[in-house]
Amino acid sequence: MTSYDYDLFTIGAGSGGVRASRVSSAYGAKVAVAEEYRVGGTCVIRGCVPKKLLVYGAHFAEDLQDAKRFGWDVGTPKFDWVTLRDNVMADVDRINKAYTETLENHKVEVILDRAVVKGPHELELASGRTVTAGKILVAPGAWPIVPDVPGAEYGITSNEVFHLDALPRRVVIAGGGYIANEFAGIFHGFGSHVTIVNRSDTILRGYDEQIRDRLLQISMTKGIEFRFNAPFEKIEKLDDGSLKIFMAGCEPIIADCLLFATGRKPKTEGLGLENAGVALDKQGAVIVDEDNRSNVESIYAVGDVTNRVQLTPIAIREGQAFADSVFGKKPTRVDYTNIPSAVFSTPPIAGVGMTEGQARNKLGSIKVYQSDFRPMKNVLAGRNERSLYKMIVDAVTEKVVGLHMIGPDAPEILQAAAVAVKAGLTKQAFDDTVALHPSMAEELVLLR
Ligand SMILES: Cc1cc2nc3c(=O)[nH]c(=O)nc-3n(C[C@H](O)[C@H](O)[C@H](O)COP(=O)(O)OP(=O)(O)OC[C@H]3O[C@@H](n4cnc5c(N)ncnc54)[C@H](O)[C@@H]3O)c2cc1C
Ligand SMILES: NC(=O)c1ccc[n+]([C@@H]2O[C@H](COP(=O)([O-])OP(=O)(O)OC[C@H]3O[C@@H](n4cnc5c(N)ncnc54)[C@H](O)[C@@H]3O)[C@@H](O)[C@H]2O)c1
Repeated sequence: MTSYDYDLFTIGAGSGGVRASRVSSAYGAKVAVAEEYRVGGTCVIRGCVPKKLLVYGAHFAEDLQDAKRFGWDVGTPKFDWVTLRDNVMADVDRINKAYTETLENHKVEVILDRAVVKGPHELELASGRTVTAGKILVAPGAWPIVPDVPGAEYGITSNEVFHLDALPRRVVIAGGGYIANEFAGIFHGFGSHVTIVNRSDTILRGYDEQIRDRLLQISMTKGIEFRFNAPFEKIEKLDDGSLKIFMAGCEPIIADCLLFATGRKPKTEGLGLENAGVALDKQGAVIVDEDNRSNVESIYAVGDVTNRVQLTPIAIREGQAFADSVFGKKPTRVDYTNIPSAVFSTPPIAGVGMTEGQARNKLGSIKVYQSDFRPMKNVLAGRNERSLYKMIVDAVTEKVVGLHMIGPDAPEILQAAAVAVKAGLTKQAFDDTVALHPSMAEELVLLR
């Protein structure tokens, strides 16, 4: 028997790596995890958590405006970016500490250092120390993609956006996906002028078309500007520090901040995986089988680095499945069907299952039910913003195969409704459920 320093060495203490390390250790494995930045990973440190707190912060803009119609005199509200930024960062520190303590309480050795792979069982830390492990789990996440155009270095990514010294007056956001639409709502709420620049004419590819269109229409009504089919040509820095952004097909835009939200690629560059012969795909993702195992027997990978579904709950499930299967003697595979997801735009979008288009292509015969309504709070507030809920039903089995919504609290409502879709319930099961009145969610059981 070869003896190794550790049974498991995990690269990356993010959503997937933390779960896998903690659970493997609980099963009795000797585990170490290397983290080159901060324990918690993207979601906790510079993703889901601080982003959602900024969304809450920005929402006060509309709430304070609407409050007047509900009888409140709130004077002239003033927003202070530095206060919110520092409070959010303090909360991130708190969670970072809690994650570290959880790992240590589970006897996982936390090594704050960069690790690279040297062979199927060998790694090297930036400090120069070499370690060996029976199994290596690659969980380094993904990294923002920045388009290769002159002056791109003047832009920032989601890595930097949480730390801005001051609130920019004019923001250009490149991309039309999750991060672009979420930060458009955030900056607009804080009072910045926002322009989204996208190279195609579609935002949020993969979401239901009508729901995306509704977000676009609401965002434009709010004053967020869009430039479509506008690939970047160059970015220049002007004498006053502002940026002049040149795109094909439209006039240049002057802005104080350019945020690239143009996708994320697996973080495998310089990771040394070639030293062990680990196969990567064209995007640099580790190719794994259903059990998260690479082509090298001792090397596994979970989370964004595998480029399957870039969401935290999926990375966590993959980490758990790895630990259960490899150290817990409980072979487990992640079920990738009916994954609910949300865009924390203003208002938010949430969806589960097939979109109308996908269902038509796959099933042929479908029924679509929808409710297009103005939430009662918006009516009294005089806010002309309508919600849209769509239910996609298989016409043969009557099962609900998709639910898609845009409107206040859509992610909160959808999480509960996703249980019904996952369980394969029919439209009749929704109809049989008594409405909870008055709520927005009741629209789901009143669809005719
Ligand atoms: C702005 C933003 C908002 C997001 N919002 C949401 C959301 O609302 N909901 C959602 O579900 N998902 C969201 N995501 C996606 C989510 O953050 C990721 O899917 C998730 O964090 C992936 O987990 P992971 O374990 O694969 O990697 P990560 O959480 O990225 O963790 C990887 C860790 O590995 C470390 N690392 C990398 N290389 C090395 C090395 N060589 N040595 C040591 N350490 C290394 C990194 O520093 C990092 O801490 C968001 C992402 C971003 C960028
Ligand atoms: N709420 C959430 O769950 C959430 C929030 C943020 C991020 N995430 C995860 O992080 C991932 C990365 O987010 P993202 O918004 O960066 O990626 P994304 O894949 O959602 O969107 C990328 C966008 O950038 C556009 N684009 C690509 N190259 C471009 C270029 N050169 N110029 C202009 N536009 C360009 C694409 O057309 C697309 O609209 C997401 O795929 C998602 O899985 C999830």
